[in-house]
Amino acid sequence: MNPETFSVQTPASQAQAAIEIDALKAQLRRWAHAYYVLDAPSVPDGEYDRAYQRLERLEAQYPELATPDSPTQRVLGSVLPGLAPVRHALPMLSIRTETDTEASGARSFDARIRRELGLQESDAPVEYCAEPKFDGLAMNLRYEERQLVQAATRGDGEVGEDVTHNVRTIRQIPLRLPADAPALLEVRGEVYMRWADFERLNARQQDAGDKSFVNPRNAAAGSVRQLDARIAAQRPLSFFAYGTGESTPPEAGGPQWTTQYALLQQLKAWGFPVAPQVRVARGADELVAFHATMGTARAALAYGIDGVVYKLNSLQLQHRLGFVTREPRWAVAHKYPPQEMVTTVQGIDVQVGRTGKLTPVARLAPVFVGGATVTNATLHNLFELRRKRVRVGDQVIVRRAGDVIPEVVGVVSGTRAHYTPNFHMPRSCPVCGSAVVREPGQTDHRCSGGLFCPAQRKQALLHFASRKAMDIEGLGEKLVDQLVDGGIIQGLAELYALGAEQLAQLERMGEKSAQNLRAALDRSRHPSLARFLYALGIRNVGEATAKDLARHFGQLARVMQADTDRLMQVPEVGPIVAESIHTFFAQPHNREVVQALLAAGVQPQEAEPTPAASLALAGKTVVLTGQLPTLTREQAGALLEAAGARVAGSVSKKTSYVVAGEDAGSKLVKAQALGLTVLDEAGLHALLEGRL
Ligand SMILES: NC(=O)c1ccc[n+]([C@@H]2O[C@H](COP(=O)([O-])OP(=O)(O)OC[C@H]3O[C@@H](n4cnc5c(N)ncnc54)[C@H](O)[C@@H]3O)[C@@H](O)[C@H]2O)c1
Ligand SMILES: [Zn+2]
Repeated sequence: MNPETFSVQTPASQAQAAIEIDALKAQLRRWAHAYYVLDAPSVPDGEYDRAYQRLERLEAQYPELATPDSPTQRVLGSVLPGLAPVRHALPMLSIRTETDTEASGARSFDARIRRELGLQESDAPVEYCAEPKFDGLAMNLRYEERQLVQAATRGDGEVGEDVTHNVRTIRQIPLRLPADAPALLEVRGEVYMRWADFERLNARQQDAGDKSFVNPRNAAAGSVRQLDARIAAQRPLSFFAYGTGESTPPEAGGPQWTTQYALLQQLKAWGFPVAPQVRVARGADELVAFHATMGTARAALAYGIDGVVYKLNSLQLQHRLGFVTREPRWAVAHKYPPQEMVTTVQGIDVQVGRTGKLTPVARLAPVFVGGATVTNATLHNLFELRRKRVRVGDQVIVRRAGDVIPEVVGVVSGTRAHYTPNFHMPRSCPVCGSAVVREPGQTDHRCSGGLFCPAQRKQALLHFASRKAMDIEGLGEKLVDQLVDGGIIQGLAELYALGAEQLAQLERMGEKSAQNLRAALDRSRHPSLARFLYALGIRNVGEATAKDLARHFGQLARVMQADTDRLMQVPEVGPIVAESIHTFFAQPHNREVVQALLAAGVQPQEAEPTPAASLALAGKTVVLTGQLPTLTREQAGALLEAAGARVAGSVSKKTSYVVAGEDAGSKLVKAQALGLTVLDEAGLHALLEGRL
């Protein structure tokens, strides 16, 4: 489907119009079926709306071609086989969408209402109830004798689906009403899914190998229309009330409210969630302001809204205006520019992030979406790309919502005109040429060029300088930016060649701080081997592993030469960690950086290897928690490590001992629950001296 197909040009003849109308109707019916019945839209809403409006325009131009079965004349949707049909006591209608997206939408609505009410220019502004337009699905909740007896979807407006079994599981929907509610009441509102719930659900679906949903509306509709209530009960659904259907008439003691706003406040009092943004707006200006305010607030909302709805506030005047075929005359929906659009993938590029992750990015034919022109959209990783089946030349749906980076949601199916080869991740980093690796079980591809790769340079420098690594005080983010962006240094080793004068010329660096940094650099020249290994930023090598490696091998050269088998002899080093250490040192670039550091005078303190097995606490894992009477946490840890123990941060079944001091918290509780041996400081000394 080419997005330009439904252009504004006028067909040359009535015959041509008839052909286009037929094509549009068929297309809209197909899309509506996928959307309403299968809960799996095949195109973004913007695309559907454009075709719909084109059809409306053609039918207005050639009224003789308009038929009652046209999608413009009826509410689309039908009953899913397996769900019981429900005939609505009062039809559930659609709402007319104002096509002008700018402020004029509100003004033309206000002008029409004033005209239809026969108001003069001198008459007071009309009062409206302005509400967010929630992006979910409409629900009719029927209460008899204040008990929820039935919940039904809109369906075709006349006949909906009975989904009571599922709606009962939505906690936000009251199952019974307070005593002051009328004997008969139908509440109408929107069942929707919050963004966070939607993302969690999709992650769960993916883990279970089930299909994920395109958007929260779909996920909500698909969940509500489950045949099995147990599935719906696991789906986190929410609800906002926005109106009523049939109810006990006022003369029989039914509700007496006079405005839409009062009606909503009453529903709220009876326990229904009502959107906090609902406002009374007087005249077109206040509608325009509401539209603008909500447009700004929209990005930060926990749930999706696709526009706002303006309703005549007076229920009596609403009644006077009544309905046209499928829409009330007294309400209009004013949408926001679509956050999803269709465009073409012109290429797939690979970007390398600060941490070495390779991200495939779709290069797009420019498209205006979510209020900006988008030319690139992320495909996240190779697995996402494959799951979405994106290839160069495809028509894809692009989403840009708020400040979130634009992403490719999926391919518009059936648009691939000819064969295009599948995308493959490059074998070497497009920035530095180092090998690209992916760890087993991981989705991300990474550049293994660590220290060498310009894309990772800043991150590598910051990590190198950090407190637990080389501890170079004063080398922070701002400075690293200047050093790298200014082309002053390219690698780690060049840090040590920086003169104090050179440093003093940098922005926001006085002579004093330049000297301090210079001194910090000099101080860092004799790190422990463990710190040095950790500072290299080898993937999967944290502080603890660095210490294990240092203790086991004693010398840097031995670590660099070790193959994966040798590496796996280090306690706690498994195949994945061994592989990433080996790959790191197998890259000539990385070896060069290490050599350059040594040449620049950095000398890790080396020792004879002490194979852990020969030490008293070899193979033991100890967790420290709370405040010991005399030893600090660091001192206790150092003593334990010197005796061959591994000091871990969290308690598990594998923990050998827990050393607990004053104010020990959850770790102690967990240790006791697991039945582990808990020691105090005296117990720690006993352990170290082999008296335990
Ligand atoms: N992508 C597709 O293939 C596809 C296909 C069919 C329809 N659609 C989309 O569906 C929509 C048209 O469907 P429609 O006829 O159901 O109309 P609609 O969804 O635009 O408007 C009517 C609905 O708005 C909802 N609503 C939300 N907040 C409301 C409020 N405060 N007060 C009253 N109602 C509120 C109700 O559920 C009501 O049924 C369009 O947005 C269209 O893009 C998309
Ligand atoms: Zn690289």
